[in-house]
Amino acid sequence: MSDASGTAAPTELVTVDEQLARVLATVGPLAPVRLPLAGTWGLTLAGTVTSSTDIPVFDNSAMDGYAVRHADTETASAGNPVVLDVIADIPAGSDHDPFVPTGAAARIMTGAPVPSSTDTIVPLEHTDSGTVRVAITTAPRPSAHIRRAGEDVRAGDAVLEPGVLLTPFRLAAAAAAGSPTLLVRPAPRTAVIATGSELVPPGTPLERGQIPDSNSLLLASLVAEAGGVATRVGTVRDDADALRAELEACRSAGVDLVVLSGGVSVGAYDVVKAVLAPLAGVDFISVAMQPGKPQAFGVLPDGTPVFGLPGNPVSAAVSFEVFVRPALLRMQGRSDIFRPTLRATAHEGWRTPPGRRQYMPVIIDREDAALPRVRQATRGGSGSHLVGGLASADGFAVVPAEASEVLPGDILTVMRVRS
Ligand SMILES: Nc1nc2c(c(=O)[nH]1)N[C@H]1C(S)=C(S)[C@@H](COP(=O)(O)OP(=O)(O)OC[C@H]3O[C@@H](n4cnc5c(N)ncnc54)[C@H](O)[C@@H]3O)O[C@H]1N2
Ligand code: MOO
Repeated sequence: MSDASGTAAPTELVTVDEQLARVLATVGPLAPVRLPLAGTWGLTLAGTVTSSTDIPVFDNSAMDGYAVRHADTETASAGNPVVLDVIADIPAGSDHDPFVPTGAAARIMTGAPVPSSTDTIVPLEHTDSGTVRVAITTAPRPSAHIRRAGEDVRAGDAVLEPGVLLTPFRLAAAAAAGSPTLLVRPAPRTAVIATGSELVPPGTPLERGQIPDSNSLLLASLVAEAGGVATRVGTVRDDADALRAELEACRSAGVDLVVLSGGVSVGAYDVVKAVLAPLAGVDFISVAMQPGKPQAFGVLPDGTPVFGLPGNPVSAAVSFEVFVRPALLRMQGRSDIFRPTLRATAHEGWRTPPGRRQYMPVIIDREDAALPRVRQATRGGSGSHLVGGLASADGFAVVPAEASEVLPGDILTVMRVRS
């Protein structure tokens, strides 16, 4: 933007919270789909899962041993065993409910239904393991080793609430509850397009002016980590027609989200700005944060949300964490869309630009301490080009916009990104 005299007008900054609110007001949950249980790991649940059965399903034995009437076994001891007739054998999966009279026992395996006529299980170790008659050498507690129907979950109870990530533990609970399918939000299909004529694939011998493209992999991996699927990943040179063609390919492929990197600033070849700024649905904004000040966000003419992240790799990483990840989780209908934070003390001091909230890549020391300690992960400070240092970052220290300096011993909020 420039004024009539041609000098740049001061750019108005929006706060991180304002920009995030704008993003979250624009993106909504994707339509839910019903999928077989086995295909839902890593997706987000869209409906409540109620149990169709008690868990455990029926009273069953917790031990390999003998089902007995407790009254028969009260006097048992090593010196004076109680001897019972073994009148049945019940493996797991058996539908048999033998009548066990006084003075008798049924051999039973772990998980098998307890005969209705018995009330106690004696583990094998407290017997002589007999198969015709069994000597019981330890008196059991009444009701010992019986896992009761419904003691974990009652039929009709909710076992999973909408909005949760489907982890292995939650899938096990859904399976035990008898759900053959789950209503889930699909993984957002996301295009990741890094722009820049200087970019070459990692490992390519570099000519003057060229650098390896690290943002494609960074952003595609972050998309996957956030539950999305990067269906188109690649680079385009700083050429408006090439970017338009790539966006058209995204439209034909029906992606749910487009994430661009680079070309959002004020440079002469800032291709994202050249292509998207004329669109009514996309805004180019300066956010009061460091790194990550120049941002583009909005919707493409077909309604697909689009992010234009700054090209500097640390800026791209921070911008993803602050804006794109919450958006991807919102698209999945996730109830908790933010990274966990912790409080930590600064081991060293550093400078921070007043008026911008700083996200400093940090290493967290002594995380198990009451107050962990953080130090800068990127040698040389918060430079948004210091991608090498990102490798050791455990998170980002969030320094308030009002601060101009972090002093050793200051207490900071840290966004935890690596676990
Ligand atoms: N005159 C001004 N110049 C700049 C300003 C400004 O306000 N006025 N803002 C600076 C800030 S802050 C940032 S952040 C960058 C953002 O620029 P762009 O989004 O236009 O990004 P590029 O210019 O394309 O690239 C910046 C930097 O990052 C490298 N890069 C880009 N893509 C990748 C990639 N895929 N992998 C690895 N590295 C990448 C690129 O080579 C540049 O070095 O603008 C400042 N300038
Ligand atoms: O806003 Mo830029 O992302 O600081 O380098």
